[in-house]
Amino acid sequence: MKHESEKKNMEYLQAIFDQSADGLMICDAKGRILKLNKAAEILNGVKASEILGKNVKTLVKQGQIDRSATQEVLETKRQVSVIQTTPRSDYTLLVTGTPVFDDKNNIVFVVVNERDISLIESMRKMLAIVRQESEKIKDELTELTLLELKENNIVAQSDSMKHTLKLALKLSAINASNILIQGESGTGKGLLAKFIHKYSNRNPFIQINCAALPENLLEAELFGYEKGAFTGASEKGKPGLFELASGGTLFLDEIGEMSLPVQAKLLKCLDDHEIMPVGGIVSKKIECSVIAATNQDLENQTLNKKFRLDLLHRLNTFTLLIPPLRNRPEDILELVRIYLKKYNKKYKRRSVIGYKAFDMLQKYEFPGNVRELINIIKQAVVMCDKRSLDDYLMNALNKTGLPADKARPLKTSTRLADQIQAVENEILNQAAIKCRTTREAAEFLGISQPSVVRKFKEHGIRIQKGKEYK
Ligand SMILES: Nc1ncnc2c1ncn2[C@@H]1O[C@H](COP(=O)(O)OP(=O)(O)OP(=O)(O)O)[C@@H](O)[C@H]1O
Repeated sequence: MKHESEKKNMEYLQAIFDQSADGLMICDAKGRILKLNKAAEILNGVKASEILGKNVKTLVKQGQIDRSATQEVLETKRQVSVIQTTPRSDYTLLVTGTPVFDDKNNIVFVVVNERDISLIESMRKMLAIVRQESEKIKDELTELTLLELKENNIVAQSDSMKHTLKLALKLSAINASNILIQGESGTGKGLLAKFIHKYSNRNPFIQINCAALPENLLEAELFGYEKGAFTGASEKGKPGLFELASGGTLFLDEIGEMSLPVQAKLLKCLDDHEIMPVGGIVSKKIECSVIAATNQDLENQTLNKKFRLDLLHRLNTFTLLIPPLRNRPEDILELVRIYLKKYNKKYKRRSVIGYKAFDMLQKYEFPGNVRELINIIKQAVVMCDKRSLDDYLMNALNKTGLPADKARPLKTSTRLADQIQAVENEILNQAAIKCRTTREAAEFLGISQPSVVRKFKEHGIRIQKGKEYK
């Protein structure tokens, strides 16, 4: 009876061995192949008669398999799994070798099972290719958008500007809020804010220059007011820009100029996502992305107690830096090209710029950055009678240009800050004499009008021809 059941068990084991879809193989302690099933023959592309009794080392040497799990089991005395390719059958196999020990802990057999993972492997390779392709498409998309920038006349030839624009695109894609754009005056902060907004697919874009309004008016503009909130307020009250920007972007330009009380109110609004109109008692929910820009060192401003540190931390969840134009001369040629084309078209001229003037432009410091470059080109196109703008430009740059290597030394103090202050004072005075309005002065100096107002205030200078500046 016992004999009968043993016989049955042997039959079962034989059936498992023969019919297993996995390849099965048994090797002895020297690595010689003692037995293999049909699936192993198919998977390895061999006949049992060809390899029975052969050592796995020999098979590796003859190139019939690229590596042997059995060999590694015998070396390490533990279970080993390897990925093995079989040149004869072109399968990729997951091969697991398991040692069988005797009482004295010596290996007597190695049981090997082999599973075809060619499909998984080819899917894995396919996935890697698809991933690579999608990365490429993503990159191409970014490049495409950068090309689109060209169509929109946004210049980004330099790596630093490309990097900034790529980051900006990423922020647009995730509809990020609380973005702080830092850069000197005229570097393109306003342009970048509009760019981020454009690709975020949200609307509207509302912009305010925090330097252009006195404290009370700025507060009323930003948060709105209820009827009769103050003398002169409209009968019906007025919605604030935060409310008007709902669903879109509110761009707070020159944020560094905001007074401390308005900063406190702004902080609360960003924290609570709601606003309290001036003279109001009920707050209103707001939902808009906020982009702020500054040409000031806000960290420094916090040390001087002119800017709240908590507001800075709230605003600069993401920071984008636009480098000054003098640090990215690669952009100058393209900027000159597009603005020369623009003003030639506008003023029906056919002006050209040669390499000498261009060379000089490339060496120029551009304290007013891109805005100054635009003004230089515009002035030259309008004022120069000759077709070639070279002489005019070289003359103009020599006279007022102060290229980096030709900055005028000052006589009095040797402190750099004093010297800069004195040069600034001299230039501002020239503008105050020549221009009738701060707008004109902004054009003349190649900086924004609010910057002119601020700088005139700092230096105690007044427009002399007109009566605009108080
Ligand atoms: N990369 C650029 N490509 C083309 N034009 C540019 C670029 N950067 C700036 N400009 C142009 O330069 C001018 C000044 O840009 P913008 O007003 O955005 O500067 P800003 O940094 O916001 O200045 P401010 O700090 O004085 O407000 C604009 O006419 C703008 O279109």
